[in-house]
Amino acid sequence: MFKLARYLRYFKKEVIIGPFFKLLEAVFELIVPLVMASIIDIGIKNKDTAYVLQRGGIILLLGFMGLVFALICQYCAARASQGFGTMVRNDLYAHINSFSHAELDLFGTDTLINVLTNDLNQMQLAVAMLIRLVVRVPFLIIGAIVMSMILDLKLSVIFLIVAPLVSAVLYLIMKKSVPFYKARQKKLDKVSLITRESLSGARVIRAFSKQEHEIERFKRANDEVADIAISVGKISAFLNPATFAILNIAILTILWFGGIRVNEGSLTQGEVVAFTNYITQISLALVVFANLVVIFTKAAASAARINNVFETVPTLTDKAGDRSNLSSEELTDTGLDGYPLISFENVSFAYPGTDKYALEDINIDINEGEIVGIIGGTGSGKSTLVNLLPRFYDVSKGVIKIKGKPVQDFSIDSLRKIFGLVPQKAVLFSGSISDNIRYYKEDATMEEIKWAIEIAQAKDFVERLPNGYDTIIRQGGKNLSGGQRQRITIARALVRNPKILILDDSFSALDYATDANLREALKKNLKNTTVIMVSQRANTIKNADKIIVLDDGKVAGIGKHEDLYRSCHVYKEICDSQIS
Ligand SMILES: Nc1ncnc2c1ncn2[C@@H]1O[C@H](COP(=O)(O)OP(=O)(O)OP(=O)(O)O)[C@@H](O)[C@H]1O
Repeated sequence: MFKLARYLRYFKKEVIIGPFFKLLEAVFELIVPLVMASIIDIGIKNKDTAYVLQRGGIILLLGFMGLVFALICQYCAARASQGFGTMVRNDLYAHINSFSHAELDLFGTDTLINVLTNDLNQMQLAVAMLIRLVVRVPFLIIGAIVMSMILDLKLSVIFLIVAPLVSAVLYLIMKKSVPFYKARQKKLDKVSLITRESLSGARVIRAFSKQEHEIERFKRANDEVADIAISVGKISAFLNPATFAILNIAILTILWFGGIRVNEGSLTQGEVVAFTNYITQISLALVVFANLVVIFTKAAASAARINNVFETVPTLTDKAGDRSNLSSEELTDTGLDGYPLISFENVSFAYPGTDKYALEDINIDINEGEIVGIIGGTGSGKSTLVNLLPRFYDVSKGVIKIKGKPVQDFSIDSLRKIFGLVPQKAVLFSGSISDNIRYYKEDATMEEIKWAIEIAQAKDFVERLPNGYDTIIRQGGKNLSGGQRQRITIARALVRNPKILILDDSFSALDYATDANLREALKKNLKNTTVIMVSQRANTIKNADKIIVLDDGKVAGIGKHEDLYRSCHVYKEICDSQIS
């Protein structure tokens, strides 16, 4: 929590002024019982209406000024807490964006969303409370005790019994309830996960008629959160009755002993009333204090989660200086002669947190301008292989080189500029079709966009849309078909005329004729581009200059279709299974 406190330095004014005014308000609150006492002891006793009205006016004035001071504090608290939240959220978001796939896998999307929303909201609340109540509450408790000691030292002994008693009740309740708050956060993550899964997979759920199952799954997770909340509620429910029981007994005691002291003449009636006011103030302040403990306990759990994200250092280090302003041609001009464009040298890779290699001992050379097909069964490591090229992950063993230079020696931005990547899952962003194509080249002209769209075989359908290139893409492309989405993602990767184009199973939603036309157009228009095509379909990669066959993370064969069909049984099996 303290690490995040450094953000408060931007709100020094609010952090000082806010509590100061709240303190003034508390001072006024402490004066009110004394004025009340004087009204009873002087005004009422002497039937002096003018005195009562004058003192009543003072109470009103104190109340009004207290209100103004409270509002100033509230304003400071709102400014500081919202500003704090915005700053931390921006930095956290930027930090998450520096994560490689390994860190994203480690946390999971739901945890990251919860950290950015729930946890940050919790912290914002804690900052607001820090300004509004952290100084006020102890001041009010101590102030009320001191004031009553000044009034009557002997009677104030009651406070010395009541305060520890209420504190003990609070401590016991807190001790029991705090662990539940931490557990609740974890359960909330689960609810978020299920919510996201069920909403994004709504079509699949309906297709399999699994609504009941999903409702049940959600209900179970939700019930778990509710159970925790109820358990905490049951414990916290003791708080108010217990405190008020102690408070009322204390008031009775004050009235009892206060009465005796009044009869003795060592205390006035007004002072007894002031006493009861002070004890009420102390008890209420202690209840607020208990709530503060709850808020700060939750905030501490949230701060730990936020700090955990902040402290996670991206595993991908960017050693080289950024040269992404250069063209990909210049970037790949490493000055080293005789090297293939891409080489995998004894590469093995295991996903973080797993001990099984997803790729093992891979040795591949890819030359400039080649069209390379990668084929293999599901889970054989095809996507993993292409994901290592732009350094979404770093290899566990061996090295990947671009023109003889290890990929780690490029800055990440420069390296990724060399590639045009079409991921397996067609992800589009909200905005128009042109906006989506410009995602990879902000200054792309309409001609370049049309060029990319035409090669991607998307021209016909885009131009037939009522708003053409300005058609708005909704919710990641829900208003487009799977094949249309895929073609837009292909156009997005093409718009920059990349040096190396990676198509990760990007034709899977295309019909055979479009698949063939697209390959033909790529060959005709991207003469200098090296194309790496991952596919499950033998037909798609059959005419490639080089086919790499993967089997369970290992290279089962490299060569042309005819040779592989003869020599590689894995490849033959794939081809035969698709013919039959
Ligand atoms: N993020 C990940 N974390 C852990 N293991 C992973 C991750 N992604 C993939 N794997 C594992 O790595 C292996 C290779 O997966 P990969 O996605 O590369 O296969 P693929 O050949 O592309 O499969 P498909 O054709 O089904 O897309 C699989 O066993 C998979 O379970």
